[in-house]
Amino acid sequence: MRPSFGFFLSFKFKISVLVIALVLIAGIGSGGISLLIAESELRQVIARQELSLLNSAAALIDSDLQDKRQLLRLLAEQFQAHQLTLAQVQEELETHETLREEFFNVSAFDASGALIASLRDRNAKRINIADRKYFQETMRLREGVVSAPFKSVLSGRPVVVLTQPLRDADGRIVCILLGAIDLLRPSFSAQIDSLRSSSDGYLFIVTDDGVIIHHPDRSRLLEKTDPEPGSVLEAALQGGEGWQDGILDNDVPVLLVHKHLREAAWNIALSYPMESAFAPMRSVRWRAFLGAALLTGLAGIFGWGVTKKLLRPLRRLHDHVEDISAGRAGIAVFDVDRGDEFGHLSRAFYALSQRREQAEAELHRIATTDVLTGIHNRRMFDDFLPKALARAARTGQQVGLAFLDIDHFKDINDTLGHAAGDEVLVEFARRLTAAVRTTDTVARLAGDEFVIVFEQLGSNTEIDLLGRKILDAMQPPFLGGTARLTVTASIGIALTTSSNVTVDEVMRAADQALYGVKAAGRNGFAVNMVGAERVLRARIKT
Ligand SMILES: Nc1nc2c(ncn2[C@@H]2O[C@H](COP(=O)(O)OP(=O)(O)OP(=O)(O)O)[C@@H](O)[C@H]2O)c(=O)[nH]1
Repeated sequence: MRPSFGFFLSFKFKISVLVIALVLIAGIGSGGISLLIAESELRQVIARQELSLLNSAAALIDSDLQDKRQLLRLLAEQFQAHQLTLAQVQEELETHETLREEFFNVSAFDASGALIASLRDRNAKRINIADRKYFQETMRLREGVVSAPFKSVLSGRPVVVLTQPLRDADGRIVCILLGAIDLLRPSFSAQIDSLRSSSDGYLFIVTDDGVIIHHPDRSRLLEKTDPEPGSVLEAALQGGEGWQDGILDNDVPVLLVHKHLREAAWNIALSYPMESAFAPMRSVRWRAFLGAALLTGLAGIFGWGVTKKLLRPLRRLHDHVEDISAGRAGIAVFDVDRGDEFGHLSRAFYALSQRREQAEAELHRIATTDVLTGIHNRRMFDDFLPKALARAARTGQQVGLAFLDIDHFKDINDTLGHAAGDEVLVEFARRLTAAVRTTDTVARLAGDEFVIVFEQLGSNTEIDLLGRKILDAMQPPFLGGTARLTVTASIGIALTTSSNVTVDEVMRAADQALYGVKAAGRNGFAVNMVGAERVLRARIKT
């Protein structure tokens, strides 16, 4: 028994799988591309949103630094206008309350870098900052600068200082004012932190040199970062504004948005974890997956239904083949009027079946025809007689079987040769066929032995007429080579109407009758009723 894989091997199953696969590929493909586009769009939207936030923060800090520098400038101008001596600077600083609000401390140093005044502590340690870069830069440029972040010697806190030179009437720098910003509590801290409303991500400020000025983790202030080449931090330190995807802090993938400040060599940056940025995409992805699964299921059902419908003609074709095999239908059922492939296939089957039927008919004809005479042969007779008897039994009509044997045929062969004998046999068959009705069946059994099956006989006398007619037909001379021959035949006829009679009984009766004619001197016929003890009639031609 074949294993029952039929369902999986079926065309319907394969087509359905194909439809599902195509829908799945199309779904995943278009869904995947859509998601990629959506992710890219979302990244742009988030980045732009965060950048606008940074712009606000940068504007705040720039404005704060500008205000502070302006304040120092005004102070310096005021000192110059009042032509204050260095000894008066401490007193004068202490009169300006706004300085305490704007700066963590304001101090003054003479042209040699020595401390001459400190707003927070007038008794502060007398330090000298001549070797500090911001001091030297201010002296060189003769204008205020923003220092690199450093740890203050006076306060011990991380600070950034703004400088402002103070000139005498001759334009010589006599003093430098320093406004310190406490990086632990910068004035802009509260403002920019409030801008960062979301709990995800954080803002930080880093100098162009990579030193952290502002960071939610205060312990990282003044830390010198060392960005790897190509990293997001390196991109942020290169100035300008923009955004990059990359890794920051403990291998966390982030979207880093950054902007350079106008008032200082600082970069403000916002680190936004990708995980949070694409949280909405996760639910979209899940829904897209569910949608694709649903679509695939529906496509499978649809594919199955459509394939089943499309293959219905093939099913019908299969049924036709089975019907024809079982004899329930003829090959004409293949001759359908369809213009599609199934129609072509069915008509091709029809043409093939027609050719096969013709070939079979030809084979049957060859198998049932006597090669020499062209009439039926023994095979045909053996097949035909039982059927004729069965038909007669059904209809109740009389059936007759005649055995014919040419008289002394051996002599013809012996005297004129086998070929002449053949000529006689062919002519004998021709005359025999012409003498009987088309409903009667003539066959050659072997040698010079012939049979006739008479069906639908009207009366007993009709068979007498037929017997005479056959003998008369042989009357004209035959040609055997060049010789003209007189050929006679002996005919034994069996008659029956009984439905119980067997083929053997009929043959025996015909044979008996023939034997009787031969015994009576040949060239005649005898009729024998099947089952009768003796031959009924014998007519010898004279
Ligand atoms: N020419 C020819 N002769 C055949 C063929 N088949 C058989 N024969 C010969 O036909 C002859 C038949 O002779 P029989 O019927 O036995 O004898 P007969 O001479 O007819 O004598 P009776 O039948 O008693 O009158 C034999 O000599 C066979 O060799 C054939 O196809 N062609």
